[in-house]
This record gives sequence, C-alpha cells and structure tokens, in this order.
Amino acid sequence: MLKIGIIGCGTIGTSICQAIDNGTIEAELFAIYDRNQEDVDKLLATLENSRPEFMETATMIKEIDLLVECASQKAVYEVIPAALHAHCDAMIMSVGAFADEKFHKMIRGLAKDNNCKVYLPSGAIVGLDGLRSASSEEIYSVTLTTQKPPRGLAGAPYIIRNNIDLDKINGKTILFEGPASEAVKAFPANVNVAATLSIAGIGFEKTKVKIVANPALTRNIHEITVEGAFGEFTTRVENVPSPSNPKSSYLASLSAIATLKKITDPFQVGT
Ligand SMILES: NC(=O)C1=CN([C@@H]2O[C@H](COP(=O)(O)OP(=O)(O)OC[C@H]3O[C@@H](n4cnc5c(N)ncnc54)[C@H](O)[C@@H]3O)[C@@H](O)[C@H]2O)C=CC1
Ligand SMILES: O=C([O-])CC(=O)C(=O)O
Repeated sequence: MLKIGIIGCGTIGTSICQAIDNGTIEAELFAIYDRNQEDVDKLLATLENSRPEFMETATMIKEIDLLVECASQKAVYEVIPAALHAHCDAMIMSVGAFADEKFHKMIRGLAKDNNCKVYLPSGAIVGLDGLRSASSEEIYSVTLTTQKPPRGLAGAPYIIRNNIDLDKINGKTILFEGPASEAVKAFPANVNVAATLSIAGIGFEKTKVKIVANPALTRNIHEITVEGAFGEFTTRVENVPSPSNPKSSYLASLSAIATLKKITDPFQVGT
C-alpha cells in the first residue's frame, strides 16, 4: 500500500487525511508535519482509524513513497527538492512556487534524474483536460478571471503593499491585471490555479490573470477562456469556500483527494 506523508495540516491536509482515514483513498497515512502544533492536534482529533506519526519532513521522506504538500509556496522550496533526492514522489498544492523558472527547471530535472513523479492537481479550476488536449496544437491565449469575496483575499502581499482596505470595497472591483508570473507572487494563497493553468498551457508570462474583489459574492469564481487552433472554450466554476479557510475553495480539497485516488487506482480514465 502506498505510504503517504503530509506537510500542512490545515484545510486541505485535513480533508486528505480524513479521506485516507475513511478508506476513500486506499493508502497508508504514515506521517504528518506542520509548523503549527495546534493544527496537528486538531487534525489528529478528526481521525478515527489512522495514527500517523508526527515527523519532520527530513525524516519522513526516508520512509514514505509520496510526500503531499498542502502548506505554502515557501514549504515547496523547503521540502520538495529533498523529497525527490530521496526518491520520493510529490504532490504539490502550492503550485505558485513554480513561477520561479529556475526552481521549476530544477524540480523537473530532479524528478527525471531520480525517476520520480510530481503531481499537480487541477485544484479549484475546471478545464485543464481540454487545455492539455488543445496544447498539442498552437494555443493563442489563456485568460483566468478570479472573483472572490473581499475576505477571501485578506493578507495577500499585494493587498498589504498597496494599503487596500478590503472592508471599504462596496462594489465589484478589479484589483489586479497582469501575467500569471506576477499574480501568483502578489496573491500566493489565492491564485495557485493560475500557476497550474500556466504549466498546462502557454507558460507564466503569456497566461493573463484578472483578480476581482466582489462583496456581492459568497463563492469563489474562476473563469477560464482558451483560444487556439482547436477553436475556443470557456469554463466557469462557482466554488463554495472551505469553512476553515475562505481563501481556499472546497473543490481544491476534493481535487487533491481525486488525484490521490487516481494515483492509487490501476484503472485510469480520461486525458
Ligand atoms: N492548487 C490549488 O488549486 C489550490 C492551492 N491552494 C494552496 O494549498 C495550500 C494549502 O491550502 P489550505 O489547506 O487551504 O491552507 P491552510 O492555511 O488551511 O493550511 C496550511 C497549513 O500549512 C501549514 N504551513 C504553512 N507553511 C508551512 C511550512 N513552511 N512548514 C510547515 N507547515 C506549514 C500551516 O501552519 C497550516 O496548518 C496553500 O498554499 C494554498 O494557497 C489552496 C487552494 C487551491
Ligand atoms: O481555492 C481557490 O479558489 C483558489 C486558490 O485559493 C488558489 O489557487 O490558491
């Protein structure tokens, strides 16, 4: 059975651990780690059948088959290179870390050299299957428009740097327009999906992102338009925010679980 270790015991980490614990994912939950002990204790209290060990990632990567990152872009830098050196596969949620081209290239090289796989779930967006199919031919443009209730953007470096008072936004307001490379740095906990879209499509510079604060919303909306030799498609998802973290959509947790189910299932369906 696949031995899994998790870094990040927050919203997504907890959902994944519960899915292993209740048998939705057929794997062994071997170890967990978080820099915040309170989050570890809260997660452990939700498990009925599994008793994962609390372990530093440097130790757990020697024991596990797959390291799941659901912590932060910083954590991707801290743990993924070592995991690949230790011949451990990786699943990454904080995909925005790959906007750093040098790091992206290094991780691809390490995965290849160590015969490892790196999995990036679709997360909170829909339509990556179509984009991947369309990418076999020329893609002319990829655009992501993300709308969130203002509180779903709280704490982003862009908001802090520009002294934006989210409480004072009383109508639909465009906060950011630019390439995905800048969007994922300006909003590291809000648009990792822009990074996944860039990697699946035409890269971080050509993928255009618009971020909108909309106080009329209770859901996180991601709208993607792709134009290419194949024609054109638009997808739109209205995501229920996770109750424990309004920045992250519930679909992101479900996508992480679906990816792990796919990894552990010998029967593969779809592109
Ligand atoms: N790819 C996608 O579509 C999506 C990606 N995300 C990203 O996934 C990650 C996890 O999201 P959530 O579970 O909602 O966040 P969360 O804030 O609920 O939980 C994150 C946990 O990771 C821990 N953590 C953060 N940095 C750490 C580090 N360097 N070392 C150890 N522990 C660390 C925190 O203490 C916290 O317990 C975030 O980076 C988020 O931006 C979220 C939603 C969608
Ligand atoms: O969950 C979402 O709606 C998207 C998100 O936070 C991210 O991509 O980082």
